[in-house]
Amino acid sequence: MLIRIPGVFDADALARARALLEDAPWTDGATTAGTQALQVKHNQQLPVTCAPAQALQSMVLGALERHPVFFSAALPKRVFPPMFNRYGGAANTYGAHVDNAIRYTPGRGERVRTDLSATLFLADPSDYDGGELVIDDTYGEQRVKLAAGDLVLYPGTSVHRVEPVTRGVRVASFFWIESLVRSDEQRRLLHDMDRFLVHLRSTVGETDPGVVGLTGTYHNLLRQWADT
Ligand SMILES: O=C(O)CCC(=O)C(=O)O
Ligand SMILES: [Fe+2]
Repeated sequence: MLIRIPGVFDADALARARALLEDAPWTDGATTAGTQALQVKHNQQLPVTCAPAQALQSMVLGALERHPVFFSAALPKRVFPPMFNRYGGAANTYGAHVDNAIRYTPGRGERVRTDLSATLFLADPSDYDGGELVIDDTYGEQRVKLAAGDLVLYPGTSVHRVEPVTRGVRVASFFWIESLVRSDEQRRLLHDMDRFLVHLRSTVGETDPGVVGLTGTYHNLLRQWADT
């Protein structure tokens, strides 16, 4: 299941991010691909240790921490340090692949199981043609091209690709999340319940016995399913 999370970056954050990305030392994206993905990966990335990548990484992690919908949808246990990519010119596409199940955080070597994959779109969609993130979902193929600042979360198990960018440049942040709740289906149920509770709180109020009871049920389900 795909979840779109709007407004992870606001206009200020986008302007700062674009300025940092402009002067960044872009390199061949093939350096971090697994064996199969290597055959189809033709994009550029920022080296994780360069100053712009470090500054951008804190911006993305800070924005995620402040975003209640991200928390509710991903139930994050560990977030892989966000990376940054660019498609345009000769390096303009990433063919069909599945992300590695386990990633090791650079420097720390901590293991992150990639339950969820995420792309935070940083370029305005009117500034480039192509570049759709195409995800094989249980409901069929989903083509995703979001407004700058919006994020898509999708199951790490999905085959996905990025269509060739035929005009302009697509820049994005991409990363993975190990969730407290490994099952996509269970995580989805919890997120739906949380969304409906937010709605109920605003209509019937925080102290309504139904709201109190269902909030308890949400936490009790999370207690059953979370692997901390
Ligand atoms: O650029 C994107 O939206 C996705 C990148 C991707 O699939 C990857 O780096 O594994
Ligand atoms: Fe991928």
